[in-house]
Amino acid sequence: MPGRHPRLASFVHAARGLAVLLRQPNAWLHLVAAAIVVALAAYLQVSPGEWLALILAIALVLAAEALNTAIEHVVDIASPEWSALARDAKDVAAAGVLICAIGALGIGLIVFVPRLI
Ligand SMILES: Nc1ncnc2c1ncn2[C@@H]1O[C@H](COP(=O)(O)OP(=O)(O)OP(=O)(O)O)[C@@H](O)[C@H]1O
Repeated sequence: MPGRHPRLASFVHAARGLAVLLRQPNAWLHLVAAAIVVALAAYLQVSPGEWLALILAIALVLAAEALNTAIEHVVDIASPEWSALARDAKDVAAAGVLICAIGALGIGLIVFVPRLI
């Protein structure tokens, strides 16, 4: 970007990427889930270690969703026609989000279930 400091430009591009990500319905689903987790953790006054685990889980899922979205876009550019490799690339990227979401669910259960029963 001409006339702009390269470091600042990187942040501006990343912020635009965030806006693109927020156009994905799945990203909103993850954000709503994250907001519920943060509200519940604050209400239940979880420990600093538990906050650490919850924040890492939330960041991991959102980052996985961002990479999944980027891979979908790249695959659509590289292979607009049907291709077994394109299908595998998208499905494996989606599996990455699923793995992170299952891990986050496990963390949520470990932190919250003992407090709620
Ligand atoms: N070019 C392609 N060739 C073969 N299969 C494809 C191709 N594009 C998509 N698919 C298959 O269709 C599925 C859905 O693809 P699509 O591009 O609609 O992403 P999506 O899963 O709907 O993305 P999201 O729901 O996260 O926005 C993929 O997971 C893949 O299995």
